[in-house]
Amino acid sequence: MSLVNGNEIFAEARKGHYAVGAFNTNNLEWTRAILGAAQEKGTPVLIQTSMGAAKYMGGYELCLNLVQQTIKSMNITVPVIMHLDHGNYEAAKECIEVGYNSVMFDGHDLPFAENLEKTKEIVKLAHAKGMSVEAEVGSIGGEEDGVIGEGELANVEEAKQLNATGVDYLACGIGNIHGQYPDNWTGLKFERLQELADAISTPLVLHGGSGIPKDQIQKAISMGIAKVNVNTECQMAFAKATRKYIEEGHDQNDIKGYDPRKLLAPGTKAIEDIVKSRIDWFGTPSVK
Ligand SMILES: O=C(O)C[C@@H](O)[C@H](O)C(=O)COP(=O)(O)O
Ligand SMILES: [Zn+2]
Repeated sequence: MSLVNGNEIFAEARKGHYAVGAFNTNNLEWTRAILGAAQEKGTPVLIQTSMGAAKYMGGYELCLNLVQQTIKSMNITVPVIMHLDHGNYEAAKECIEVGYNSVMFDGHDLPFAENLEKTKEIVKLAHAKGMSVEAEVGSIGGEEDGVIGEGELANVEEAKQLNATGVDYLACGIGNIHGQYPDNWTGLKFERLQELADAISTPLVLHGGSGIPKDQIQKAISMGIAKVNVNTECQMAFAKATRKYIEEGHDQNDIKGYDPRKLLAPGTKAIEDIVKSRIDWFGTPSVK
């Protein structure tokens, strides 16, 4: 199965009251772990690059080629969506040019009228090339590529206007936060999610998936969330497993202490385990 856009996959997910995971990749090992986990589960998966991660990896074209070639080398047969996560206007246009399957135009930090205008333009450009578009209404709390979101709740009227631009999925602020959740976090705001779900039939997206308790994620999915973004939990699992491996005391002169293929293996497995576990949480059905 080659790369596909997200339209049908997320529309089916919303209808079927399950979600498809959206996992950020940061390098080859991450890419292999995400794709391997989805293949083992037999489920579609969305693999995404933030602007910062794509820059770190060498650019959008390299990232797209990396995912395409890894799909080939691993004989991946499940549907895979290549997505730009939290793109600004320029990044979204570049990824459309390069040939991603899906782009998020994140205009939450712009005046709403400008966010709306630019979203319409991105939708036109992306749809002309058969690509999906995600927009964001209400900022997601926490920091993302240097932009700090206050975590405000999505305004239903603004959500309806953004939805009317023809976006294929809509990220909503419902008290979710990027990164680790503070101890005083009061949970997802389900009343607002219900208002949004009643007003909009477009698949809804939950950002900041790491750290939200399983029951809250599953409740949100039952109410209309069809895409759940996860990154921090994979990063923390990778770091913990790698540190454990190193602390086991593999001597610097011992191949286990310096061969990167050995050094990166435990962390890569840890990412794969997180992705498989979240696929189970999201109830993503196997397509095999
Ligand atoms: O951290 C990134 O670069 C990507 C995230 O913003 C992603 O869009 C997301 O929402 C995952 O959040 P997390 O699980 O809280 O890291
Ligand atoms: Zn996000």
